[in-house]
Amino acid sequence: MGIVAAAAATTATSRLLYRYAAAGSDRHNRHHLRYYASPYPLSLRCGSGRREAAARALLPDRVTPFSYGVDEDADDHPREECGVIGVVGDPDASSLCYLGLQKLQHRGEEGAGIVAVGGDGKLKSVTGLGLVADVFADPSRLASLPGPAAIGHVRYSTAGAAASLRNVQPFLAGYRFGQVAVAHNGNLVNYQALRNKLEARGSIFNTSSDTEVILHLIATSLSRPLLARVCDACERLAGAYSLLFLTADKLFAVRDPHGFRPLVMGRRRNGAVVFASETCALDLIDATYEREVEPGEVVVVDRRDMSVASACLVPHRPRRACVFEHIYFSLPNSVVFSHAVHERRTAFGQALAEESPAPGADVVIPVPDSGFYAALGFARASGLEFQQGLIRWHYSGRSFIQPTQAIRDLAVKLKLAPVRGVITGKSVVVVDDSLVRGTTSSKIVRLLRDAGAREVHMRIASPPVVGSCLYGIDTPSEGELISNRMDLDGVRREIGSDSLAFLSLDKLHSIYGEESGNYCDACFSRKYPVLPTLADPAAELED
Ligand SMILES: O=P(O)(O)OC[C@H]1O[C@H](OP(=O)(O)OP(=O)(O)O)[C@H](O)[C@@H]1O
Ligand SMILES: NC(=O)CC[C@H](N)C(=O)O
Ligand code: SF4
Ligand SMILES: [Mg+2]
Repeated sequence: MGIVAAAAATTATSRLLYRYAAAGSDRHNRHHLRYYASPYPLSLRCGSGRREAAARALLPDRVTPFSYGVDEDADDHPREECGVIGVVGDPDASSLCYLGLQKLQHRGEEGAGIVAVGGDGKLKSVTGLGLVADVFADPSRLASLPGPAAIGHVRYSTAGAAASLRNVQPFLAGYRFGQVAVAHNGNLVNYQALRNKLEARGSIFNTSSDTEVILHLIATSLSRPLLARVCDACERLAGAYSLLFLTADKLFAVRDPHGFRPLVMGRRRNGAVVFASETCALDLIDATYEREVEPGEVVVVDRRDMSVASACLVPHRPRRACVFEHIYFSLPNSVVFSHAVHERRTAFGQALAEESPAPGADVVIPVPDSGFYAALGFARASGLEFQQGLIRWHYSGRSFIQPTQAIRDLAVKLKLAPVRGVITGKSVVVVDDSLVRGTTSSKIVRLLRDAGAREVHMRIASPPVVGSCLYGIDTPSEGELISNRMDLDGVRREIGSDSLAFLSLDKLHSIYGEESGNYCDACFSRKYPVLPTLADPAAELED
């Protein structure tokens, strides 16, 4: 029998509460350092076929989250996820993390933090709510983090309150063999089951974040070396995790066996090793990209001799890199999953033009920011003029909590402004990377018509979003996804365009060719590579 566990994910605005429902039990079965020689599979995946079937049966319910009070302007987009950075072997490690975090700011705006190891081997932490520049506005905060190694994090919550300082990472904890800090990008789909079990055994939790269970699993592992403890802990995790751990001597970089989230490794000229979510952070701090941390790999850098070792967390599992990283989340100047993001986006736009051209249109314009390269690809493939027809104003905050609809409409104009000279009297093709709730598209169509566009043809360079993400992206609940509620013509009417087309899933796959099976596309296909697990009360009693 399973019980229904709830993993709360609350932010100040509209947030999700997934009803996780699946089954699973795990065994204490630890063998010291066997991971080098004889890696073996995660025991806490979807469990038996019966359990998996039960979990799948529950899926529609599970991914239909409860919604808290919705602030329609603040939370109407897929919010990004989290970003991590780690530097070891550089006297300015925390300053480099600070700069790198700024470059990763698009991945998380709710909170930021850095943990550094000082010359005395003690780990120190500075965390705060808000943007990186705000958290470290007081120079003494960064100055309090001297030392040769540091890790940093920017957060968009998937589990645990957004507005809580306690949930801001990196988390720093002490266990009987020393201090350890962790920074996590991803989301654990068995977090609540693990937490229930740990709490039943007496663990006391300090946060409401899924990430904290990892520290508890490390502390309670029966293995001795930390590498074995990290492997023990990860063996019990299900879902998405790109992790950085820092101790007095070492930095560990870990990626889950499916490789949902990116994690890359680079090196500075002075030999310092850098890990980051995206290569744009490496570029900023003059680190040369070396390689991805492979799915299921643990890379360990020892700051005392700068030796780098690699271990296999689990044997081969199918890769399931998040295709949305290419579509929307990552910066276009990053290389993610070994692909230049801007090239992928241009290819999506080209493919969209092949599949759904807009004959007779006068001009192609992008929806800034992330629709830029897809629109460029669309214009190239269709031989239409490419123009910047919408200007994005970057000083507006994400949320407009305004008293009336009239004021809210004005606030929308503050963020996006049409360039009349490009639009008036024209048949305009507007290309965006994705359409989620449809809020952006509706507003843009209205703006363009008000600016005198003769026709507005909306083209979306990804398939319709019909599933919520379980792996580290805070997407709206399924009920709020417009393509779940309406067919194509319904969506077109709702946003008010003359025509509307999405890139088909088949076409998206064809762009990746043989590689396409290596990507997660669950938000388009609802084929979830890892299903959530339920706490199993019987197993808890055995424990
Ligand atoms: O259908 P919706 O619910 O409106 O969500 C989709 C929109 O949200 C994203 O843009 P966003 O403005 O968040 O960021 P960007 O500047 O990176 O494009 C995405 O690029 C779409 O434009
Ligand atoms: N988006 C993320 O990667 C979030 C990490 C973690 N699950 C949290 O909520 O803090
Ligand atoms: S469900 Fe969508 S956003 Fe989430 S990991 Fe899969 S492709 Fe990425
Ligand atoms: Mg956008």
